[in-house]
Amino acid sequence: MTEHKIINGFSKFDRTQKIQWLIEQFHLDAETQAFLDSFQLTNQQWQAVIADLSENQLSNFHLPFSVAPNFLVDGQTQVFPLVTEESSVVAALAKAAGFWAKRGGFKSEIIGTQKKGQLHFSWNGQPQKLRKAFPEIKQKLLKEAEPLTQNMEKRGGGIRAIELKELPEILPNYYQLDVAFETCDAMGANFINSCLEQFGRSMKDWADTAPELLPEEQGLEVIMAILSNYVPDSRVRVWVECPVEELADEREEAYAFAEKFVRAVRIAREDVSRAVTHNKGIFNGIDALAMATGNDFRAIEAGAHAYAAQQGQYRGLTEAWIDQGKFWFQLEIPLAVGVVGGVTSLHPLAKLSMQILGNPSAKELMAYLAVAGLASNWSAVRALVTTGIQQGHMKMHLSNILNSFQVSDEQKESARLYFQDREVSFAEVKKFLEKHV
Ligand SMILES: CC(C)(COP(=O)([O-])OP(=O)([O-])OC[C@H]1O[C@@H](n2cnc3c(N)ncnc32)[C@H](O)[C@@H]1OP(=O)([O-])[O-])[C@@H](O)C(=O)NCCC(=O)NCCSC(=O)C[C@@](C)(O)CC(=O)[O-]
Ligand SMILES: NC(=O)C1=CN([C@@H]2O[C@H](COP(=O)(O)OP(=O)(O)OC[C@H]3O[C@@H](n4cnc5c(N)ncnc54)[C@H](O)[C@@H]3O)[C@@H](O)[C@H]2O)C=CC1
Repeated sequence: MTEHKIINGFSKFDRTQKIQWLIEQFHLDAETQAFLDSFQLTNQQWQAVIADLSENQLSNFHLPFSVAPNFLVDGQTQVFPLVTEESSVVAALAKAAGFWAKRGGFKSEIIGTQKKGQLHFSWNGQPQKLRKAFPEIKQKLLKEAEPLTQNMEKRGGGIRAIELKELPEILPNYYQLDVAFETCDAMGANFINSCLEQFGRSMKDWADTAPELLPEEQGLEVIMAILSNYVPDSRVRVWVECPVEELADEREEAYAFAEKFVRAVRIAREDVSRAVTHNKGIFNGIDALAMATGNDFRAIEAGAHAYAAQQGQYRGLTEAWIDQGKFWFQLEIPLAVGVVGGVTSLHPLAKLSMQILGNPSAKELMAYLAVAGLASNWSAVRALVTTGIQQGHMKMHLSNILNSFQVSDEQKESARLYFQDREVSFAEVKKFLEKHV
């Protein structure tokens, strides 16, 4: 391992100084500066926007910006913009979209859009005094947060409920304000956090000045004020359905496939090891669309994984069943996403993604994200219960393997032809290239 010195004030260096420091510390090639420069955008305006998204920026880390056409969602055709580093994800989404567009497409239902945040605090007083005063405190909280909430209220959002929770079983003198928010077209993190921090100030003020409190009960410690990424009340359900016969050319084959698919989904509901991989396949689609639209995929993942474990066992998030000759496949998932704010309208490609999606509302984007999750899960499970995952995945992965060797376009093309009907593996590609180069 390379030993390097602890450095103070690194953040104050300019970009060139940071790169020079890195080159010295890791004995990197002198060309590293030029290498990093080559990934910077030539458009200065866009480069400045990208650089400012994060800190200590040295260069840009590129991922493909792709699209999958033919998504029919609630009767409207959509093209999904996607950003992913994994081969076969986009192909899987495109294949699922085309398949279901011929069978009625994807349907969606928004179950709720409420988000939550918490003020965590300690107060050393008689709980019944706080309980008794709480209706009045609530009015104070709402009034003092008014400068923050008035614009959101004009949009139809704001604070929906404030609940006081006494939780001595977690910590002595520990309380929470559990707050429900409506944040309209924003994911809402900043709005929620600002309201909660104001609530913290208002609660402290109450504890410092309430006449009913004894001197030893005065004062209150705010532990933290933050939104929760667990958003079960901001939830969407999406599904596909069709007569079982339409799943394959032959009736018998269609039933055999549908039943096997249902069994595979059932295994993911019941078995944790399988559930995690199954849900990873769902997030192949969701994360790719979330990234393309500049949404916070860590927030989405954290919330949905917690939801997958809400019954005390981590489960697969999709369900499939056959009922009276019809095949059903659905995903119900919590999502807190935005079409304004954050990076959504800042990143030039996220802006383009929104345009491609027809500038959706946050509710529409919730549906699209869930559709992307259901679609990627459909293709993955379909491949698993039929050909196996390697056939399609490795077919798409062939380019990556070829790119890891120094081969010409001509050699790549002949490799593609050769492997069209052969199993792809790193060893086989290497063998082919050794023979044909
Ligand atoms: C990979 C396919 C789609 C091939 O499937 P195929 O039948 O060989 O594809 P095809 O060449 O016959 O083309 C059919 C359609 O697929 C799409 N398609 C096909 N190729 C491309 C391409 N190059 N670029 C863009 N789109 C493509 C496209 O829509 C195309 O229609 P067209 O555009 O020609 O009208 C299929 O085998 C598949 O869906 N496999 C599943 C792939 C997958 O899920 N990959 C994710 C990585 S594995 C993983 O992370 C998750 C997992 C599997 O562990 C989760 C789990 O366990 O549940
Ligand atoms: N735990 C978490 O998930 C945390 C996430 N974040 C980050 O916060 C960002 C998202 O926060 P936001 O508050 O959504 O972004 P934001 O603060 O950039 O934009 C939202 C604001 O836009 C305004 N707005 C304009 N038109 C609106 C409309 N039609 N509907 C709603 N609001 C409208 C409102 O003032 C609203 O508060 C993401 O980048 C996320 O990564 C930040 C802290 C914690």
